[in-house]
Amino acid sequence: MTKTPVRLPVKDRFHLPEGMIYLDGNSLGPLPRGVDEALRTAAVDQWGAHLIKGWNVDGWMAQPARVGDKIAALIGAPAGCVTMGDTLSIKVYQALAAGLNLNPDRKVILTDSGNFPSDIYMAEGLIKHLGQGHELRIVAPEDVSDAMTRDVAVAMITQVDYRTGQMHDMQAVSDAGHDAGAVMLWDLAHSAGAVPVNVEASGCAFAVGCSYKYLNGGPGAPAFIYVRPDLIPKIDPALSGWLGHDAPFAFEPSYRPAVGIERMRVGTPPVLQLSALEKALEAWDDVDMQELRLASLELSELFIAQVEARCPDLQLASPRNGAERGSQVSFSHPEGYAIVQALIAQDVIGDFRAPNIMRFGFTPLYLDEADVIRATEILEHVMNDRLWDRPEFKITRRVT
Ligand SMILES: Cc1ncc(COP(=O)(O)O)c(C=O)c1O
Ligand SMILES: Nc1c(O)cccc1C(=O)C[C@H](N)C(=O)O
Repeated sequence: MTKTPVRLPVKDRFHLPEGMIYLDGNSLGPLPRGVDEALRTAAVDQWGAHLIKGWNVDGWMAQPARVGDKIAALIGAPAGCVTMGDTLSIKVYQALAAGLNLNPDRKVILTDSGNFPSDIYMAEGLIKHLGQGHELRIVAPEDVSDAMTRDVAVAMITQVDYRTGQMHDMQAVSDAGHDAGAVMLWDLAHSAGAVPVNVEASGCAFAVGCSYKYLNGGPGAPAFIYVRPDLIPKIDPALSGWLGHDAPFAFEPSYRPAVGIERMRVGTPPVLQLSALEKALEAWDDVDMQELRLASLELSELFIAQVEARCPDLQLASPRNGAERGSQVSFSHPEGYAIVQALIAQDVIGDFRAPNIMRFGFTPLYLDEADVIRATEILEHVMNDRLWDRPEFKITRRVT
């Protein structure tokens, strides 16, 4: 049943600390209302009351498929092609290994220099482990389509650059990859819940992503993996854990992959995290992704105009053209770290990425124009009064 699209924002669906302007939903989304109760139910009423019976009576074993279908709806995938579990780094490894198997005569993994380091590290680790002479070829983001040569086995592309917010045209890059015979693997960490995505139309073989950013699943929420339906039976999983087995509870002596997308599961699902995520995803039930995108562009453009008018020392580090940007805006400044710390001290939460990038995420579910204007007024104050120029803001021992 399709619901009438809701008008954005829907701030009342989230716990947002009073007075805080949260521009970091591109790294960790806020707590959706009802998730605390869902966690309590999963812990007390299910785990506490049912113990081991929960796997059956509370549907824990089917959670990865159930939640996977909800995410499928947000990324343009058919039901039954997405499963949940592990971290995104693990899902990148699985998809990459499977992609190389689908293109055994080729030795190149193509990616770009804007990719998130963990994706690159996982590729390096896989290449070393395989020991078959694969090459990791890293090109500039703008050269990705031209770099789709006929030796590329897998093109592993993160759609939205975590630093600059630069967004690849998924369809155009996928078409270039497919024309060259490459297997396409998309990392949607900064796309899912941020921009409209249509993995099915792109024809890509694999898509992976995390659920703790725009999808608001909470810290440590599990990753998702999509495999194109016709390819699922051909995948020979590199991480052949028991819950990817066709009959896990037959405890057979040897691995046989499950028939469907379950073969991309590895081990025990993170039930509490999935319970939180399942509830969190309800916030999306009546959200139209095209409207979300329009709202995101409006907020982002307002932010850019206001910052450029108020803070001439800050340089836009994101594409100016909205069509080439995800749902974040970055500015650069040599003192970017200290400026972000000074902003955080004023309850405007952005973040910093080395060497000089200040990132701000725009999440139309819980941000409006007044938040954007207020954030830029505070940023202007931080810049004009050099609030950042304090020893406590210069300490660079940090975890995020
Ligand atoms: C594009 C991208 N890939 C991979 C990761 C790593 O994800 P995880 O820590 O869940 O393995 C992240 C974020 O941390 C990311 O933004
Ligand atoms: N996953 C994270 C974590 O466990 C701790 C701190 C930050 C993160 C992040 O998500 C980083 C993020 N991928 C980024 O775009 O920088």
